[in-house]
Amino acid sequence: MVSRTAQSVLAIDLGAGSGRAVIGRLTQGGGPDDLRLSMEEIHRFPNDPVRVGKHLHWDILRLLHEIKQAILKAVQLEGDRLGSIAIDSWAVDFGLIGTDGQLLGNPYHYRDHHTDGVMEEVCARLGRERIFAASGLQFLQFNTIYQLAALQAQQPGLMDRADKLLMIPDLLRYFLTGEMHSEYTNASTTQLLNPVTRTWDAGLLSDLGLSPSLLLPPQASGIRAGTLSPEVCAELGVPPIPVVTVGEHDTASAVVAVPAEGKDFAYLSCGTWSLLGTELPAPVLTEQALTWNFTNEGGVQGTTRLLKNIMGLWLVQESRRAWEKAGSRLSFPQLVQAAESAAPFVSFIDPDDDAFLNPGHMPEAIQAYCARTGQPVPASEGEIIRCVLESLALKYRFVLERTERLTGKRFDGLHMVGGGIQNSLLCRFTANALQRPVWAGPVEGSAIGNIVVQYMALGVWNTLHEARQVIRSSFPVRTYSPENVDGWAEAYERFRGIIGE
Ligand SMILES: C[C@H](O)[C@H](O)[C@@H](O)C(=O)CO
Repeated sequence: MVSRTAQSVLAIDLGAGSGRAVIGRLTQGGGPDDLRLSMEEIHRFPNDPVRVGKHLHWDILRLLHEIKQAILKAVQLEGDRLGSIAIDSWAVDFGLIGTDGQLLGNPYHYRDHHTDGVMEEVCARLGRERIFAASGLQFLQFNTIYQLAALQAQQPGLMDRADKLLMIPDLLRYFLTGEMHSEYTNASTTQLLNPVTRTWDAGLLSDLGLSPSLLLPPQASGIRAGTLSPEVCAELGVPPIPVVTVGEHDTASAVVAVPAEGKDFAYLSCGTWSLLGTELPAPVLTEQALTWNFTNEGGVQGTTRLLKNIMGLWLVQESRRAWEKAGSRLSFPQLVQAAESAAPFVSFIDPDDDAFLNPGHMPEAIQAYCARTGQPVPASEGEIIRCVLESLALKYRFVLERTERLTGKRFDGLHMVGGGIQNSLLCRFTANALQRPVWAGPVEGSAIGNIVVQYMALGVWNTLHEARQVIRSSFPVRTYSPENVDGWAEAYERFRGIIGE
């Protein structure tokens, strides 16, 4: 029998652009309680959505194939040391399962336009106050609730045949184990789950005409949710490794990995999306939280993630994709370099303007925003990326200050985790805009949070506090201190004027 700390775990972390498989291991440091966490990426793969006619879908079977390749590699590397497997991914999207246990079609991508106008219709019917009181969630058109309402209206036959709804990690885990379970943190992103009772809101479901039997009871993270099925074991030639639930909403796992010391801290999970907020023992369901469109997503160990979605590096990713189509070959680091040498504080955008959710051509959408707000229109790649990064940093300040007003707390600085922290210009701009220190690290936030909760399920740690101590001593954190304070303070006033706040 391999001891708990000698076991390794396999974390599958699926982002909107790519997926990675990471082995987590524990090593004994100097003292008896001095554990060190290490991780090794063993498989990385693209997560390319597929357009079918007018609609955008996830290639879910391709993701399953890649996960199986990762399991093969992990077993080859770790043998019987491999104690468990767990999956985390982006939120809100799901697959529908028929009464025969089969998937009823490829999941929609949350940026697909089938939800255009649906949120407004549902809110007019049920009322934002009612929905917020029952769910505590921010209003975003791609929330699961509006995707289901869209399917009810556009594909009633499909909804009639749907027996169970499984969020992306639940669905992939079902394919691996044959067991259906619904994990809590991701369930909390549907806008159908009550953050106080932590169960599906029966009143909301009935008002929406959704059968409660469509949804499985939400289960906590850190529990065993099956083992690899006999079919998968036979196909891959591997043993029936346990599959456990973790913070399956990748942002929930990223928050686990924030190396904070105290209980009061502010975080920014930075990737395709930027999620900025704090960790609380209970949701904030005030009228102000509703007015400012904050969200109370479920966290690991019964915590609440009070946060706000900010459009994030999607603005840079989509700009680069547009320029690449036009033949430009600038890499992300080259784009950041060009932004660094562009003139400062020329024009700003509200990163969360609807125009940026899924425009055909992001640079043109940014230029159009600047033109319609009467600002100089950025022309070069460097000018456009600088406008984006400065605007993101200023929006981070705006959301951090509102988080403080909603909670009555004051944060000394901001923890930044996730792939986006490799953009050191963004980290610097953020410290400058906040006029407070930024502590950047770890990069692989979601994967580390996934690994940590697997070890908690193995009994290595009981509390997030204990686990975060080991994260702090295992992964580097870079501190960015504020510079050029005056320029940014004036920029912030202009920015607020432009976003109308
Ligand atoms: C829709 C986004 O995926 C979601 O709001 C965000 O929290 C996320 O999951 C980022 O990966």
